[in-house]
Amino acid sequence: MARFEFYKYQGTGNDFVVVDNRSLKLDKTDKTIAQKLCNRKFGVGSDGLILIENHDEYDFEMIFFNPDGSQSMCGNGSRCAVKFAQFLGIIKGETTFLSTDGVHEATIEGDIVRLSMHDVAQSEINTFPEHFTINTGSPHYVIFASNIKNKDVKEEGASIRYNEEFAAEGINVNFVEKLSENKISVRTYERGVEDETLSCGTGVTACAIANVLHGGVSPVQIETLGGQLVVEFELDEGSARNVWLTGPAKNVFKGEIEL
Ligand SMILES: N[C@@H](CCC[C@H](N)C(=O)O)C(=O)O
Repeated sequence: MARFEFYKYQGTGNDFVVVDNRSLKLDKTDKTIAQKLCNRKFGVGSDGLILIENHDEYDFEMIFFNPDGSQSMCGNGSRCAVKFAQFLGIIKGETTFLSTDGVHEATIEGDIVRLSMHDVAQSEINTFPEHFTINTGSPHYVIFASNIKNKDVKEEGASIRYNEEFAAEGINVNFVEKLSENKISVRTYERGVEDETLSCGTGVTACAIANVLHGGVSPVQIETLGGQLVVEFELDEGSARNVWLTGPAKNVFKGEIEL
């Protein structure tokens, strides 16, 4: 057993255990570490684990795990990783770093982190009569609904995530309510957490794209249970380009745990 230091960060209530792993003390091939640390009863408790490591070409590498040990791109986690890298003195006000789906850029102003997301090609945006599926680094199911505050997101989200079509790979499920042409409210069920989270960065990015395809305009302001995010992009022949996700990322506490 070894003791090590961790930090807790949150980005609009999507919370993460973040570890400076530049010494490679934690073994990133061991999925049970994320399972233990993210557990809200037996560990620290979070929606994911983030390791920060050195990289030869970029400012740093961010390695993200869901609480079940699976890996995918995390928008809010990437914003928190940027804020943590600034705290560690690795970067100042801007950065180019490596995340799960490739290279990203970000700028920081106070607690606000503006993160570049990858272009979303037309082939990654599928429109169905009742819903969209959009891959923004992680796969998202987007469905417009009314009165989402009264929705049982865990139950309805799980029934979509575990249906025959998605059960094997999983999908994140986003319920979207249109408030105006550039304002939406979103609640998300996340795969890998297998529950509703207070916010999902790749999820709101997918919802903002769906909103513009639904007659809305960019930039899109998004209300989540954990706070406000903004997504801006241009639609170019069916693809979303120059995509940016902006919102707060904050340190919550620092601790030590034995593993
Ligand atoms: N909370 C994240 C998404 C994390 C990954 C997701 N659970 C998946 O496995 O697809 C975000 O902010 O994007």
